Amino acid sequence: MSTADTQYLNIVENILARGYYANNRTGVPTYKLPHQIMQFDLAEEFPILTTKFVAFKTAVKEILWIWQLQSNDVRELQKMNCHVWDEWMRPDGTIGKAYGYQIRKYKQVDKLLDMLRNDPQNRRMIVSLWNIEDLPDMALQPCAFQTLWDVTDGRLNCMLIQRSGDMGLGVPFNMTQYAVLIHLIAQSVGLQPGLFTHVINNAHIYENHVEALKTQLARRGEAMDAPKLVIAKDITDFYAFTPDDIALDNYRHLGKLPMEVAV
Ligand SMILES: Nc1nc(=O)c2c([nH]1)NC[C@@H]1CN(c3ccc(C(=O)N[C@@H](CCC(=O)O)C(=O)O)cc3)CN21
Ligand SMILES: O=c1ccn([C@H]2C[C@H](O)[C@@H](COP(=O)(O)O)O2)c(=O)[nH]1
Repeated sequence: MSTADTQYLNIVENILARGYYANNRTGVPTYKLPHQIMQFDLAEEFPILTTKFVAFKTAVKEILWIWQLQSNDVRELQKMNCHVWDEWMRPDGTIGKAYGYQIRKYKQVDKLLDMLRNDPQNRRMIVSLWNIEDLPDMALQPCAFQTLWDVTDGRLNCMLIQRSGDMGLGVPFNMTQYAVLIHLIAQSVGLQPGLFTHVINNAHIYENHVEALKTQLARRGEAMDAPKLVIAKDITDFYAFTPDDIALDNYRHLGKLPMEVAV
């Protein structure tokens, strides 16, 4: 059985049992717990939920939009038939100086790839989307805003810091898409994927997601083995991967659980 389901559903169960009820910016109240952590050994398992269907290709397109295209233009994402950012699009078609904009602005991915290849024991390998000066100019301030990278024993390890995690919609995407990202970066620099540690500062469940997540909890006993991630083997240029080069082998799951996104 997939440990992604176990770790994720343990957090969901804890929030439902002991979460603090509070309102927030969106007006849809949440149950929340601070400092929730998941950790996956990517050599052992690809983390994706099986207790519900996760839109894998959509999640992959979003992470490539941010890290590879380094774009803030929602229309680029729409061209790939991905609509998860539609609600935050400004009249100019962008999300302002958020996400991909901050990677491009400082060539953060190029610098990361260069350090991983040429100075892997560097302890300053951080990609941060949190730019204090530009925060007022973002349609949404980045949630999964920082990654810290480490190379140990030929393995690429990554810690993702997420300030705010929507357990129903955002987190299932984030855990899977950052796992894909680590695999892609590892393959690009000739390392094996290692630990992926996912830290969520404010882990919350929107009130209108509670029923769907209870349904998912009830499926726990039927969780299945994780699928295998299959990436085109010949590609070592991070910028050359396309969504078609990234697939899941044998993704079995227990079906969709639609939830409404709080804007
Ligand atoms: N409240 C909130 N939660 C989020 O997770 C979130 C935001 N806002 N704002 C920015 C992005 C947009 N995100 C989203 C938005 C929608 C889905 C969503 O509707 N997912 C569906 C499938 C979508 C599809 O198939 O294309 C799902 O069932 O997971 C997921 C992530 C994540 N982020
Ligand atoms: O990658 C993402 C992006 C967004 N979210 C969620 C977390 C919150 O529910 C909202 C953002 O609202 P804030 O008031 O700015 O925290 O979006 C996510 O989980 N993952």
